[in-house]
Amino acid sequence: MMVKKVDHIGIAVRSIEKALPFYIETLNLTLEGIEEVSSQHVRVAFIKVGDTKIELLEPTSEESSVAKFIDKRGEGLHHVALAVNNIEERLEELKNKGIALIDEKPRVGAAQANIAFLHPKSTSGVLYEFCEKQRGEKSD
Ligand SMILES: C[C@@H](C(=O)O)C(=O)SCCNC(=O)CCNC(=O)[C@H](O)C(C)(C)COP(=O)(O)OP(=O)(O)OC[C@H]1O[C@@H](n2cnc3c(N)ncnc32)[C@H](O)[C@@H]1OP(=O)(O)O
Ligand SMILES: [Co+2]
Repeated sequence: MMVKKVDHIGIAVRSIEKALPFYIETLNLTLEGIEEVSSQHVRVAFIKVGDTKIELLEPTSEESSVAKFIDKRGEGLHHVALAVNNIEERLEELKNKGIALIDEKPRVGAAQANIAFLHPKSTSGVLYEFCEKQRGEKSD
């Protein structure tokens, strides 16, 4: 099992526009880009922090798991994304070790990365995302 780094930390927000000034103006961090990921019903903003990122997640519909999260728990820390290679093999390994997977097969996430989530009931309450960048894209 090879986890390379924390790719990003996901934070659920009601509004990217309202949340961004803290990161950009107050902390002086750099916005890498904003993108809609329709398969997950979210709009995301990536902010560079050293060699990892913060991902602000704004729900785009009530179907979004982020909308449900905010309704139940309010805004805040939502998931930790770990960068891996060969994501399908990593998921198979985890499954064989008895970890509950939300996604048995990877789906397409931001920047066309392959992503899959592990169920928080198997990880002491943390929602983990595995993500594998498209070949050729730099991993920071
Ligand atoms: C764009 C992309 C990218 O980076 O490229 C993304 O990140 S997309 C990021 C947004 N997409 C996702 O999160 C997709 C994966 N997430 C999901 O499928 C869902 O949110 C689940 C994690 C399965 C939860 O959905 P479910 O309908 O079961 O909600 P629920 O409220 O009944 O929660 C079931 C149990 O999980 C816990 N739970 C729910 N959300 C949690 C979270 N973010 N962190 C830790 N625990 C969480 C609840 O407290 C509850 O625990 P108890 O049972 O103990 O009360
Ligand atoms: Co994410």
